[in-house]
Formats: sequence, C-alpha cells, structure tokens
Amino acid sequence: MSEAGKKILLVAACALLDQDGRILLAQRPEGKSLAGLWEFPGGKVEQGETPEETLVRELDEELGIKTKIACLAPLTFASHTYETFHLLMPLYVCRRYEGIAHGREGQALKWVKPQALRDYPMPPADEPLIPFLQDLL
Ligand SMILES: Nc1nc2c([nH]c(=O)n2[C@H]2C[C@H](O)[C@@H](COP(=O)(O)OP(=O)(O)OP(=O)(O)O)O2)c(=O)[nH]1
Repeated sequence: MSEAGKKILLVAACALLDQDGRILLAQRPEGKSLAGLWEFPGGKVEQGETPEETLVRELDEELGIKTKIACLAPLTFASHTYETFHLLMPLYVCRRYEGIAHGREGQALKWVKPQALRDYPMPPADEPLIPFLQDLL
C-alpha cells in the first residue's frame, strides 16, 4: 500500500504522432470514469505484460493501429492521486505505425497540434504532460 493507502494503478499511454506533428487524442466514452475528457490512447498494464506490450495491444484494439515495441519511445510519466487509486502512467511517443486510426470502441478521435492541446479538457493526471509534448514537437 502506498502512504495514502491507495493502490497504484499502472496505465501505459501513448502520444501517437502523424506526419504533421499532431497528436492523437481519444475521448472517453459516456458511462466510463472521466467521461467526455480527452486522453492519450492506452490502458491498464495487465498481469504478465510490460507497458510496451500493453501499448502495442491497446493501439490495435482501440484504434486498429499496428506498431512495434521498438517504435515506442518513453517521454515522461504522470503520477497522480485519484480518489480511489494512485495513477502511475508512463507516456510514450510513437511516430512509426501502420494503419489509419479509427475509434474501434466508438470513441471520438482528434488529431491535435501541440499548441492546441489545452483546448481539449483532459483528465487531471494529464495536464502536467502537455509541456513535455509541446517542447518535443
Ligand atoms: N488511457 C489513458 N488513461 C488515462 C489517461 N489519463 C488518466 O487519468 N487515465 C486513467 C483513466 C482510467 O482510470 C485509467 C485507464 O484505464 P483504462 O482506459 O484501461 O480503463 P477504463 O477507462 O475502462 O477504466 P475505468 O476507469 O472505467 O475503470 O487511467 C490517459 O491519458 N490515457
């Protein structure tokens, strides 16, 4: 248990980049926690997976995008206490992948310029990640 008595939840997230340096955001669907907010694609790291394996799996499941572990570059991470857990979320950047992203789970998608990221309400854990992407791109 962490000091706050909350479990640490490990979630892997990815800033998928297109040729124009835009970043893919996905909108969390109704009925889920943080519904309506714009997030980086990704998900919980399952038992027996590395974060990189999680992302290769999730990008395919969520977006129909095929990529490889070698195409995922670590950028930074989020560490944020939510009400019922503490989120630890490594953020990777991916520039090399195959396929055209589409919301396979019905989620809205948006390619966003780094300078426009603040126009899209994101989960509180994500706010501190924005400057890292703006500096990178
Ligand atoms: N994928 C992703 N998850 C994020 C981001 N920011 C952030 O706080 N999260 C949180 C939301 C969820 O609590 C968790 C990711 O869980 P998930 O995507 O695998 O599962 P989920 O939404 O179905 O989970 P749940 O909250 O509905 O139980 O991480 C982000 O940028 N990307």
